[in-house]
Amino acid sequence: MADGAPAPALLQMRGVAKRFVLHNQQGASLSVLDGVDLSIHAGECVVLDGPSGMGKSTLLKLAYANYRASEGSITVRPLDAPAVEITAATPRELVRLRRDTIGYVSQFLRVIPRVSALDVVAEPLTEDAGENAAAIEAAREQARTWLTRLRIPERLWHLPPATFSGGEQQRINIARNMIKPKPLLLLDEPTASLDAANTRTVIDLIHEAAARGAAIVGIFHDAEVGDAVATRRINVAEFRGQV
Ligand SMILES: Nc1ncnc2c1ncn2[C@@H]1O[C@H](COP(=O)(O)OP(=O)(O)OP(=O)(O)O)[C@@H](O)[C@H]1O
Repeated sequence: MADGAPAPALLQMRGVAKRFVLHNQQGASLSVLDGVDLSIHAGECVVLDGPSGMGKSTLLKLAYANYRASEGSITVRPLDAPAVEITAATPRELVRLRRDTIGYVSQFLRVIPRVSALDVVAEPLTEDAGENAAAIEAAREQARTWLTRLRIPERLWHLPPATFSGGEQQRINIARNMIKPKPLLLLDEPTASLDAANTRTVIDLIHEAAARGAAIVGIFHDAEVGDAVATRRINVAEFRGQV
């Protein structure tokens, strides 16, 4: 990059629209987002505001390619590779982006049957470790550190998280998404089921991620959490299409 040139955004949306086709209503179309233009840079934590149903979660799901944009361009820039246009990415490219570049924390943990909490948390690192026993043990050691920091009692570490409480599952999800530092973090109510102490820890983790240069976009119904982490706020109502 030339001296003085602005750093390219880690996430960029240009002219993005999302319409849902409602198959149970004779194919009627529900326009949720329209004309979304935004650029998120390293070190930013952009908080999405707006009333319920405005499309905040939809915007994050578009960035994670859970939903496909009806119009527009969405690019995500990996650390050491050119930006990827995710509206046109292949499934293989999306898998790689999710593995190395985009973290997504929702309120819900996708539970993997029979895999212990420790291994669920370690998995993003053990995947990269291949057959290297020392790297696998280092990944497990890091997972123990994360489980401790997020106050998961040690008696739960070797159990699958399927039966854990909502708050415990949410903390496993956070640990799993934070153990491997990714350039872009999408956070959909990451503190929704957490007590005050764990909420404070998650605020610290978000600050630490921004300090290492991650770009973060988040939804926080708890206004105090949003205020504590936001470097910028966007009201999604400004991207509202005509219903
Ligand atoms: N898969 C889908 N199919 C049809 N409609 C959907 C789908 N996903 C979201 N919607 C609709 O899009 C609108 C926006 O939903 P979204 O979950 O993005 O809102 P939100 O701003 O995150 O709301 P909240 O603050 O209540 O979580 C809602 O009217 C919702 O019903």
